[in-house]
Amino acid sequence: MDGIMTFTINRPEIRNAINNEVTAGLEELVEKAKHPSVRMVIITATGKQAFCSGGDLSVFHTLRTEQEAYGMLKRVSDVLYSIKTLPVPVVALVNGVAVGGGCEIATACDYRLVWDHVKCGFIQGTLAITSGWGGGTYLLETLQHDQALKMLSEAKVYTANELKDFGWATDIIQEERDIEVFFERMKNIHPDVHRAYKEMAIRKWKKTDLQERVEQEVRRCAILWEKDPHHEAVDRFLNKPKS
Ligand SMILES: CC[C@@H](C(=O)O)C(=O)SCCNC(=O)CCNC(=O)[C@H](O)C(C)(C)COP(=O)(O)OP(=O)(O)OC[C@H]1O[C@@H](n2cnc3c(N)ncnc32)[C@H](O)[C@@H]1OP(=O)(O)O
Repeated sequence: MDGIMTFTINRPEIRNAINNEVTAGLEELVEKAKHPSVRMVIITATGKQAFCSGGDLSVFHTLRTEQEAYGMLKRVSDVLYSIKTLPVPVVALVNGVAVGGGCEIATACDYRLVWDHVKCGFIQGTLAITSGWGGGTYLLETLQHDQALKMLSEAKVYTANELKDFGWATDIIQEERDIEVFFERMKNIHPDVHRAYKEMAIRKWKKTDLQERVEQEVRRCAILWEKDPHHEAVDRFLNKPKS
Protein backbone atom coordinates (compact mmCIF):
# COMPACT_ATOMS: atom_id res chain seq x y z
CA MET A 1 0.00 0.00 0.00
CA ASP A 2 1.19 3.52 -0.83
CA GLY A 3 3.10 5.28 1.92
CA ILE A 4 3.29 2.21 4.14
CA MET A 5 6.78 1.13 5.10
CA THR A 6 7.13 -2.46 6.29
CA PHE A 7 9.97 -3.93 8.32
CA THR A 8 10.06 -7.74 8.39
CA ILE A 9 12.21 -9.65 10.86
CA ASN A 10 13.50 -12.57 8.85
CA ARG A 11 15.07 -15.23 11.10
CA PRO A 12 12.25 -17.81 11.31
CA GLU A 13 14.63 -20.69 12.11
CA ILE A 14 15.42 -19.01 15.43
CA ARG A 15 11.86 -17.69 15.91
CA ASN A 16 12.83 -14.21 14.71
CA ALA A 17 15.09 -13.49 17.66
CA ILE A 18 16.83 -10.12 17.67
CA ASN A 19 20.57 -9.91 17.10
CA ASN A 20 22.77 -6.91 16.26
CA GLU A 21 21.93 -7.12 12.55
CA VAL A 22 18.19 -6.90 13.19
CA THR A 23 18.84 -4.00 15.57
CA ALA A 24 20.79 -2.23 12.81
CA GLY A 25 17.85 -2.86 10.47
CA LEU A 26 15.48 -1.23 12.95
CA GLU A 27 17.84 1.75 13.23
CA GLU A 28 17.77 2.10 9.45
CA LEU A 29 13.97 1.85 9.47
CA VAL A 30 13.78 4.78 11.90
CA GLU A 31 15.80 6.99 9.56
CA LYS A 32 13.78 6.01 6.46
CA ALA A 33 10.43 6.37 8.25
CA LYS A 34 11.12 10.06 8.89
CA HIS A 35 10.62 10.77 5.16
CA PRO A 36 7.48 12.91 4.63
CA SER A 37 6.07 10.42 2.11
CA VAL A 38 5.72 7.74 4.82
CA ARG A 39 2.17 7.53 6.22
CA MET A 40 2.44 4.45 8.40
CA VAL A 41 4.96 1.85 9.49
CA ILE A 42 4.39 -1.88 9.95
CA ILE A 43 6.67 -4.17 11.94
CA THR A 44 6.14 -7.86 11.32
CA ALA A 45 8.09 -11.08 10.76
CA THR A 46 8.44 -14.04 8.45
CA GLY A 47 6.24 -17.11 8.87
CA LYS A 48 3.31 -17.91 11.11
CA GLN A 49 5.24 -19.39 14.00
CA ALA A 50 6.88 -16.35 15.52
CA PHE A 51 6.71 -12.57 15.52
CA CYS A 52 9.77 -12.42 17.75
CA SER A 53 11.24 -14.57 20.53
CA GLY A 54 13.08 -11.61 22.08
CA GLY A 55 16.82 -11.21 22.24
CA ASP A 56 18.91 -13.88 20.55
CA LEU A 57 20.09 -15.65 23.67
CA SER A 58 22.78 -17.57 21.78
CA VAL A 59 24.44 -14.22 21.05
CA PHE A 60 23.49 -12.10 24.05
CA HIS A 61 24.38 -14.85 26.53
CA THR A 62 28.02 -13.94 25.92
CA LEU A 63 27.27 -10.67 27.74
CA ARG A 64 28.07 -11.49 31.35
CA THR A 65 28.46 -8.24 33.29
CA GLU A 66 26.09 -5.40 34.09
CA GLN A 67 28.10 -3.06 31.84
CA GLU A 68 28.08 -5.48 28.90
CA ALA A 69 24.35 -6.09 29.25
CA TYR A 70 23.68 -2.36 29.58
CA GLY A 71 25.35 -1.66 26.20
CA MET A 72 23.04 -4.09 24.37
CA LEU A 73 19.88 -3.18 26.30
CA LYS A 74 20.52 0.54 25.83
CA ARG A 75 21.05 0.22 22.07
CA VAL A 76 17.82 -1.73 21.53
CA SER A 77 15.87 0.49 23.95
CA ASP A 78 17.06 3.58 22.07
CA VAL A 79 15.82 2.26 18.74
CA LEU A 80 12.48 1.20 20.26
CA TYR A 81 12.07 4.66 21.79
CA SER A 82 12.74 6.16 18.34
CA ILE A 83 10.12 3.82 16.87
CA LYS A 84 7.63 4.74 19.60
CA THR A 85 8.12 8.44 18.90
CA LEU A 86 8.03 8.27 15.09
CA PRO A 87 5.71 11.00 13.79
CA VAL A 88 3.41 8.45 12.09
CA PRO A 89 1.36 5.49 13.39
CA VAL A 90 3.36 2.31 13.87
CA VAL A 91 1.56 -1.04 13.66
CA ALA A 92 2.86 -4.37 14.98
CA LEU A 93 1.45 -7.11 12.78
CA VAL A 94 1.86 -9.98 15.22
CA ASN A 95 2.03 -12.97 12.90
CA GLY A 96 3.19 -15.50 15.49
CA VAL A 97 4.29 -15.95 19.08
CA ALA A 98 5.85 -12.90 20.74
CA VAL A 99 7.75 -13.40 23.96
CA GLY A 100 10.22 -11.38 26.01
CA GLY A 101 11.70 -8.63 23.89
CA GLY A 102 9.26 -9.60 21.12
CA CYS A 103 6.45 -8.30 23.32
CA GLU A 104 8.51 -5.19 24.02
CA ILE A 105 8.80 -4.44 20.30
CA ALA A 106 5.06 -4.90 19.82
CA THR A 107 4.29 -2.75 22.87
CA ALA A 108 6.48 0.07 21.51
CA CYS A 109 4.10 0.22 18.53
CA ASP A 110 0.87 2.25 18.49
CA TYR A 111 -1.33 -0.65 17.36
CA ARG A 112 -1.06 -4.43 17.68
CA LEU A 113 -2.91 -6.57 15.14
CA VAL A 114 -2.68 -10.08 16.54
CA TRP A 115 -3.42 -13.23 14.53
CA ASP A 116 -5.92 -15.50 16.30
CA HIS A 117 -3.47 -18.43 16.72
CA VAL A 118 -0.87 -16.31 18.48
CA LYS A 119 0.28 -16.34 22.12
CA CYS A 120 2.28 -13.52 23.66
CA GLY A 121 3.88 -12.80 27.00
CA PHE A 122 6.49 -10.87 28.94
CA ILE A 123 8.23 -14.08 30.04
CA GLN A 124 11.46 -12.33 31.12
CA GLY A 125 10.67 -13.17 34.77
CA THR A 126 11.29 -16.84 33.99
CA LEU A 127 14.86 -15.82 33.10
CA ALA A 128 15.26 -13.92 36.39
CA ILE A 129 15.33 -10.55 34.63
CA THR A 130 12.77 -7.85 33.90
CA SER A 131 11.99 -6.36 30.53
CA GLY A 132 15.01 -4.31 29.54
CA TRP A 133 14.22 -2.65 26.23
CA GLY A 134 11.62 -0.19 27.58
CA GLY A 135 8.69 -2.55 27.04
CA GLY A 136 7.71 -2.70 30.71
CA THR A 137 7.51 1.08 30.83
CA TYR A 138 5.45 1.12 27.61
CA LEU A 139 3.12 -1.57 28.95
CA LEU A 140 2.44 0.51 32.07
CA GLU A 141 1.60 3.40 29.70
CA THR A 142 -0.69 1.21 27.61
CA LEU A 143 -2.74 -0.94 29.99
CA GLN A 144 -4.61 -0.36 33.19
CA HIS A 145 -2.02 -0.47 36.02
CA ASP A 146 -3.02 -3.78 37.64
CA GLN A 147 -3.37 -5.48 34.26
CA ALA A 148 0.09 -4.34 33.15
CA LEU A 149 1.71 -5.35 36.41
CA LYS A 150 -0.02 -8.74 36.27
CA MET A 151 1.14 -9.36 32.71
CA LEU A 152 4.73 -8.47 33.63
CA SER A 153 4.78 -10.34 36.94
CA GLU A 154 3.05 -13.55 35.84
CA ALA A 155 5.71 -13.98 33.13
CA LYS A 156 3.48 -16.29 31.08
CA VAL A 157 1.95 -16.28 27.62
CA TYR A 158 -1.68 -15.36 26.90
CA THR A 159 -4.02 -16.19 24.04
CA ALA A 160 -5.07 -13.62 21.44
CA ASN A 161 -8.51 -13.39 23.07
CA GLU A 162 -6.99 -12.72 26.49
CA LEU A 163 -4.70 -10.08 24.97
CA LYS A 164 -7.72 -8.38 23.40
CA ASP A 165 -9.54 -8.43 26.75
CA PHE A 166 -6.54 -6.82 28.47
CA GLY A 167 -6.49 -4.07 25.84
CA TRP A 168 -3.05 -5.10 24.51
CA ALA A 169 -4.25 -6.45 21.16
CA THR A 170 -5.93 -3.73 19.12
CA ASP A 171 -7.70 -6.24 16.85
CA ILE A 172 -7.64 -9.99 16.40
CA ILE A 173 -6.89 -11.06 12.83
CA GLN A 174 -8.72 -14.10 11.47
CA GLU A 175 -8.04 -13.61 7.77
CA GLU A 176 -5.90 -11.38 5.51
CA ARG A 177 -8.98 -9.28 4.74
CA ASP A 178 -9.08 -8.10 8.39
CA ILE A 179 -5.66 -6.52 7.90
CA GLU A 180 -6.77 -4.82 4.68
CA VAL A 181 -9.84 -3.42 6.44
CA PHE A 182 -7.71 -1.98 9.25
CA PHE A 183 -5.42 -0.16 6.80
CA GLU A 184 -8.26 0.96 4.52
CA ARG A 185 -9.90 2.65 7.54
CA MET A 186 -6.62 4.30 8.50
CA LYS A 187 -6.08 5.49 4.95
CA ASN A 188 -9.52 7.10 4.81
CA ILE A 189 -8.21 9.73 7.19
CA HIS A 190 -5.78 12.40 5.95
CA PRO A 191 -2.15 11.65 6.99
CA ASP A 192 -1.87 15.07 8.66
CA VAL A 193 -4.60 14.02 11.10
CA HIS A 194 -2.68 10.86 12.04
CA ARG A 195 0.48 12.94 12.49
CA ALA A 196 -1.37 15.48 14.66
CA TYR A 197 -2.71 12.77 17.00
CA LYS A 198 0.73 11.17 17.19
CA GLU A 199 2.20 14.58 18.13
CA MET A 200 -0.35 14.72 20.97
CA ALA A 201 0.83 11.38 22.34
CA ILE A 202 4.51 12.29 21.97
CA ARG A 203 3.90 15.59 23.81
CA LYS A 204 2.50 13.63 26.75
CA TRP A 205 5.39 11.14 26.72
CA LYS A 206 7.95 13.99 26.71
CA LYS A 207 6.16 15.79 29.59
CA THR A 208 6.13 12.58 31.63
CA ASP A 209 9.83 11.81 31.02
CA LEU A 210 9.13 8.57 29.20
CA GLN A 211 12.71 8.35 27.94
CA GLU A 212 14.16 8.72 31.45
CA ARG A 213 11.74 6.05 32.75
CA VAL A 214 12.94 3.70 30.01
CA GLU A 215 16.54 4.42 31.00
CA GLN A 216 15.78 3.34 34.58
CA GLU A 217 14.20 0.12 33.26
CA VAL A 218 17.33 -0.60 31.21
CA ARG A 219 19.64 0.01 34.18
CA ARG A 220 17.60 -2.19 36.52
CA CYS A 221 17.50 -5.04 34.02
CA ALA A 222 21.29 -4.81 33.52
CA ILE A 223 21.80 -5.28 37.27
CA LEU A 224 19.68 -8.46 37.26
CA TRP A 225 21.32 -9.69 34.07
CA GLU A 226 24.71 -10.00 35.76
CA LYS A 227 23.44 -12.29 38.51
CA ASP A 228 23.74 -16.09 38.53
CA PRO A 229 19.99 -16.92 38.41
CA HIS A 230 19.74 -15.22 35.01
CA HIS A 231 22.77 -16.94 33.53
CA GLU A 232 21.62 -20.30 34.91
CA ALA A 233 18.14 -19.89 33.40
CA VAL A 234 19.55 -19.02 29.98
CA ASP A 235 21.95 -22.00 30.19
CA ARG A 236 18.95 -24.23 30.84
CA PHE A 237 17.10 -22.82 27.78
CA LEU A 238 20.09 -23.11 25.45
CA ASN A 239 20.94 -26.64 26.64
CA LYS A 240 17.41 -28.03 26.71
CA PRO A 241 17.12 -31.46 25.11
CA LYS A 242 16.07 -31.31 21.44
CA SER A 243 12.59 -32.71 20.84
C1 LIG B 1 17.50 -9.96 25.64
C2 LIG B 1 16.45 -9.00 25.99
C3 LIG B 1 15.36 -9.57 26.82
C4 LIG B 1 14.36 -8.47 27.02
O1 LIG B 1 14.78 -7.35 27.36
O2 LIG B 1 13.17 -8.67 26.89
C5 LIG B 1 14.78 -10.79 26.15
O3 LIG B 1 14.19 -10.77 25.12
S1 LIG B 1 15.10 -12.22 26.97
C6 LIG B 1 14.69 -13.44 25.75
C7 LIG B 1 13.41 -13.96 26.04
N1 LIG B 1 13.07 -14.97 25.10
C8 LIG B 1 13.00 -16.23 25.41
O4 LIG B 1 13.34 -16.70 26.50
C9 LIG B 1 12.42 -17.01 24.29
C10 LIG B 1 12.83 -18.38 24.27
N2 LIG B 1 12.14 -19.09 23.20
C11 LIG B 1 11.01 -19.79 23.42
O5 LIG B 1 10.43 -19.79 24.49
C12 LIG B 1 10.52 -20.62 22.26
O6 LIG B 1 11.57 -20.78 21.35
C13 LIG B 1 9.32 -19.98 21.52
C14 LIG B 1 9.60 -18.57 21.08
C15 LIG B 1 8.07 -20.04 22.43
C16 LIG B 1 9.03 -20.82 20.24
O7 LIG B 1 8.85 -22.20 20.58
P1 LIG B 1 8.93 -23.31 19.43
O8 LIG B 1 8.13 -22.89 18.26
O9 LIG B 1 8.61 -24.62 20.09
O10 LIG B 1 10.43 -23.28 18.93
P2 LIG B 1 11.77 -23.80 19.66
O11 LIG B 1 11.76 -23.46 21.11
O12 LIG B 1 12.01 -25.21 19.30
O13 LIG B 1 12.85 -22.85 18.96
C17 LIG B 1 13.35 -23.11 17.66
C18 LIG B 1 14.84 -22.81 17.68
O14 LIG B 1 15.02 -21.42 17.94
C19 LIG B 1 15.83 -21.24 19.10
N3 LIG B 1 15.38 -20.04 19.79
C20 LIG B 1 14.12 -19.65 20.03
N4 LIG B 1 14.11 -18.48 20.65
C21 LIG B 1 15.38 -18.10 20.82
C22 LIG B 1 16.00 -16.97 21.40
N5 LIG B 1 15.30 -15.96 21.93
N6 LIG B 1 17.33 -16.91 21.39
C23 LIG B 1 18.09 -17.89 20.86
N7 LIG B 1 17.54 -19.01 20.29
C24 LIG B 1 16.21 -19.10 20.27
C25 LIG B 1 15.60 -22.50 19.93
O15 LIG B 1 16.65 -22.71 20.83
C26 LIG B 1 15.54 -23.55 18.83
O16 LIG B 1 16.86 -23.81 18.41
P3 LIG B 1 17.26 -25.31 17.93
O17 LIG B 1 16.87 -26.23 19.07
O18 LIG B 1 18.74 -25.23 17.72
O19 LIG B 1 16.48 -25.55 16.68
